Amino acid sequence: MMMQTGQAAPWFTAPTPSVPNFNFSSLGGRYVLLAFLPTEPIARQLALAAMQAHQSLYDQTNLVAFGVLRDPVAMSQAQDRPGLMWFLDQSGAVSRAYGAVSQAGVETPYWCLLDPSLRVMVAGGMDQTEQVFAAIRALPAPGDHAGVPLHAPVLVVPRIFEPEMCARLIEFYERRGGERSGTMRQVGGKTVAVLDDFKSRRDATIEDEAFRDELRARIQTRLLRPINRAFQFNPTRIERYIVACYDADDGGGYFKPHRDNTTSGTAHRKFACSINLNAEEFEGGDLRFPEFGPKTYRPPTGGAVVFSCSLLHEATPVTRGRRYAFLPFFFDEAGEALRQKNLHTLQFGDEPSARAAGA
Ligand SMILES: O=C(O)CCC(=O)C(=O)O
Ligand SMILES: [Fe+2]
Repeated sequence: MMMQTGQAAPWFTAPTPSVPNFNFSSLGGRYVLLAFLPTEPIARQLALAAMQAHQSLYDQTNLVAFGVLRDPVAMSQAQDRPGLMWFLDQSGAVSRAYGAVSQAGVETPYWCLLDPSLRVMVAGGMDQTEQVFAAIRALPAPGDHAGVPLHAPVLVVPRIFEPEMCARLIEFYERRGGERSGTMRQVGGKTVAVLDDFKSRRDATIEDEAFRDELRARIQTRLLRPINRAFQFNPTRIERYIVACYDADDGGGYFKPHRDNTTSGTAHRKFACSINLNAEEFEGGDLRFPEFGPKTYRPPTGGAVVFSCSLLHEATPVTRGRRYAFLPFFFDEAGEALRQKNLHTLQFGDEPSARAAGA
């Protein structure tokens, strides 16, 4: 049975011809067309022709289209292009999760159009191809898909660190120097830190316990209550005491859209926190939550933005100057039990900086 309007699209990872482990959940922020194609050759050719005829609609920024292929021969001929890619679903797991193949193996080929928060907007069978593409042509900008202005469910709390503490943290970074930090990825059963162009940032880790105590005290007395009020969550543990630096002159500091808890080694993280240390001194370098439109968030100097680690978020490029931020994750005792359980899946490369500050 086809998915229905409003249902959350199941997340999965699957290979495409150009990406061995494509993470579907990172697609938020634009419309996504999934085409569950028929296996019968003539019907499939018709559907493929309809897909290709609308190629100009798949501009990547507003809409990206994926054909879901289960047939190995079709897979071997498929090639990814910008905006039009292919999920190779040899086991049929993705097609089953979306109701395009029943448990008994009966197929229901269909077009499944997802909104920028990855929920079903339009679902239509192959006999409704024209109507589906007419609906796609009439779509508003991704940020307007709800018909009303959207706000990300994030909490902004000013006055966590006083100006002197912000200056001390920047000075600490300048004295220590930062090391390039990586991104945590799941590769098979392991969580590994990867250094690539997904992120351009340097981090310095605060090891000194007395310094950590000072930072923790401020978070405890000034930030925990607002978090509890907004999210009914009581953090008891902090991961990462780092000062991060995004530098316009060093790779154009940025962090592309990601979620913070999608690997076994990071699944325990509940809330992420960004405390800006010099908000007046750089351009760009805002937080953005693509599933909730183009609006950006910029905590004031010493202030925090707190958000669920499950939300897709990005740090936009710093275009002038350097952005310094203190970036902890919060979790609780249940999270600690999960962290202990999954610890054996964490695998660090030889890169010490990735070890210090993977996100
Ligand atoms: O730069 C920020 O404020 C967010 C950083 C981030 O998303 C991360 O370290 O996971
Ligand atoms: Fe993050």
